Amino acid sequence: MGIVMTQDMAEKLTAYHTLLMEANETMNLTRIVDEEEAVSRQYLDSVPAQVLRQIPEGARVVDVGTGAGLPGIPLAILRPDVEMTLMDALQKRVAFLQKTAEALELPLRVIHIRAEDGGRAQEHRERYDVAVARAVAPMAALAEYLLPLVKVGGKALCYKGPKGGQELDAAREGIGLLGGRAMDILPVRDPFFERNCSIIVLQKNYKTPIKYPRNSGVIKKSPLIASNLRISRSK
Ligand SMILES: C[S@@+](CC[C@H](N)C(=O)[O-])C[C@H]1O[C@@H](n2cnc3c(N)ncnc32)[C@H](O)[C@@H]1O
Repeated sequence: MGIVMTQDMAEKLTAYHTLLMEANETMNLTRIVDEEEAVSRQYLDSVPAQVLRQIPEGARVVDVGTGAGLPGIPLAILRPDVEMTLMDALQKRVAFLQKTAEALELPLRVIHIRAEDGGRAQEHRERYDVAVARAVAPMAALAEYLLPLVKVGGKALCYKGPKGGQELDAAREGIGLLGGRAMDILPVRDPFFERNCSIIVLQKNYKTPIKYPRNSGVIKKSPLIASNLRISRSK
């Protein structure tokens, strides 16, 4: 899907930047305050064509660990056809996002919840066509946060840095246990740091077994990576 940036979209992105910088004076939402750096490292990085193409028309999308609204707010601005939900574990960020959504007249939902609690809640489990996350967790933990939220036939788009492929290799088996499969590693260029990053696309092929997601402490302490799975099988 090709996107034409309309004047309304450009104005909304500018207004988002202004609101973020204002709130940041009291709230510590982002370390990136230079406008040019924010546009390149935050806003454009949130909406690469590789991601926009992966999101079907009218999809229900959830941005997990959205923080100050990335990538969810730029995505919602550039893709007004999608039904966007933003989730974050931190209440102060959620309050900022709710005000921002109202000010920009973006019809999105903002929810204060941990991803793993959302993944167990009937209203969120297997309810989304696409889950996205940027800078939230290593691949295995991220898969356990995202895949339970995705419908069978849907996908998770994981924004990853230069080591995405390595993280994925360790997490492949765990992704299978969650009902998913790695479909693609889409290369994206980070122009600010001049490095090659990736969007890892996970396809959800089967329902996630009810025992996943596990609780937060277990996901962090014992992520579904190959070495941990070998240990648990040998016990
Ligand atoms: C480093 S920030 C990244 C924020 C944003 N995605 C970005 O790219 O700038 C990580 C965010 O994920 C949230 N987070 C971490 N673990 C989470 C979880 N299990 N459920 C929901 N939010 C989580 C944190 O509260 C924080 O806002």
